[in-house]
Amino acid sequence: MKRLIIRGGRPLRGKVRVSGAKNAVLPIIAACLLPSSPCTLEDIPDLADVNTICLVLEHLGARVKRSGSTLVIHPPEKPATEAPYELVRRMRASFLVMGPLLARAGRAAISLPGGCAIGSRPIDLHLKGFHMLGARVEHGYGCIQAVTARGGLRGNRIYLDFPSVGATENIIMAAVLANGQTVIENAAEEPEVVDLANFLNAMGARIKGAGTKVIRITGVNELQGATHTVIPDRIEAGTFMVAASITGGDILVDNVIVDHVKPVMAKLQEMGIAVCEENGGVRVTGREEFHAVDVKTMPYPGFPTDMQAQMMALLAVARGTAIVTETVFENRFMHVNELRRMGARIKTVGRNAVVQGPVDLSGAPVNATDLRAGAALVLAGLRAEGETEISNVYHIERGYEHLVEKLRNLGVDIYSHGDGA
Ligand SMILES: CC(=O)N[C@H]1[C@@H](OP(=O)(O)OP(=O)(O)OC[C@H]2O[C@@H](n3ccc(=O)[nH]c3=O)[C@H](O)[C@@H]2O)O[C@H](CO)[C@@H](O)[C@@H]1O
Ligand SMILES: C=C(OP(=O)(O)O)C(=O)O
Repeated sequence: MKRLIIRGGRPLRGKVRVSGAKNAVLPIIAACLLPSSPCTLEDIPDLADVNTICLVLEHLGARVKRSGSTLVIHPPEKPATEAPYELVRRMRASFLVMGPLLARAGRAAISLPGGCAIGSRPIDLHLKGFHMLGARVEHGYGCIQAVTARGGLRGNRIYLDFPSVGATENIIMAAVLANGQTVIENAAEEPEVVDLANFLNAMGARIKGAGTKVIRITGVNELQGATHTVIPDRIEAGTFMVAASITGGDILVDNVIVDHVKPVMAKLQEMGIAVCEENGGVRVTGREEFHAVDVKTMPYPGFPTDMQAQMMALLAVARGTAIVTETVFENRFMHVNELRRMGARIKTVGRNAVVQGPVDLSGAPVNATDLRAGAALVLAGLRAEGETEISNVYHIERGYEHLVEKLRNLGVDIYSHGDGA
């Protein structure tokens, strides 16, 4: 099994370029089922999750060609309409093909994604949306089947009980070819939703209000392929910002939309770490000492749940007591036990974690239970005295492109077990 070995204690120095955003790319690739001509996508990261969604599209009849960081996707003339468990189980975001398939083919049968290490993650809001657009949705044999009435989907007003990112994206993709107007209220405002809407609009869709709580979609008859460059990954950017902070380093995180990382920037600044905009990026200059702050995860523009684990690694070495509250997922503290094995003093009570710092972290064999938990362990390993050995690296590879190379370029002593380095 592949492992990451880190010998900690070196401050990071230099410049790192952030890759295209995983969470923007996945719905955007699913949206390539919608037009009648090919799409070209730029700055596509080389990640396990991207490969999985491409396999799903190929299974549905699309042709996908990668050359470097460019993907060209030829949509199928008549898409297949079933996505099997074998592909959906690898990655929950595979469910994002349901909206496009309903819009384009009038039916879809997708395996239920199931829960994962961070929570049960139901899809009821996606299904409520499809139902409100006039689809008949049935559940049986581990699969969701949805069929539109004759004449296709009809626009409607849909209120989401929670601003779910995936449900907002899936409903937008279903609604772009529907008859009439759809209004999504209490929609997710995440930048990845905006990027998807921009791509769809470039294909000829009529979407207004993406990035706000109310999104209005006027259905059109047909979409044409378009070229689109995905936004930079704000979570990867945030992770590198914490990497500089936790090692007392000094790095320029390049290719960042500063607005997207404001929630993380603000927390680091509040802790006493120097963070400023510089040449289209963000410079982070760590301090020997910084103090604890409370963190509460919230939908955008609140503090992102996808940065909670990384922030907890940093808080473990900050002076004082911090309370971290996870409001988005019900079970996103799997990293706590592993961070404790490295010396962190953290207690959890329900959705709160109390972190008492500062401690001297020490290297240990630890297990990446999920993507961001794995990132938190990498960060702790950068700071820890001695060697940290992280197993189940495939979780980390779902979301961080060329992580080992990028960290090495910043001066980290890191290698992937078995890569001969
Ligand atoms: C591929 C991708 O973009 N993943 C991101 C996306 O996941 P994802 O789109 O799955 O996250 P959601 O915003 O849908 O989930 C947020 C909360 O809503 C709940 N919920 C969601 C849908 C539903 O039908 N019913 C329901 O109850 C979930 O269980 C969770 O507690 O947004 C999350 C929240 O920012 C991020 O952590 C993930 O990295
Ligand atoms: C939770 C994440 O991704 P996913 O929704 O694909 O599981 C993440 O990117 O942190």
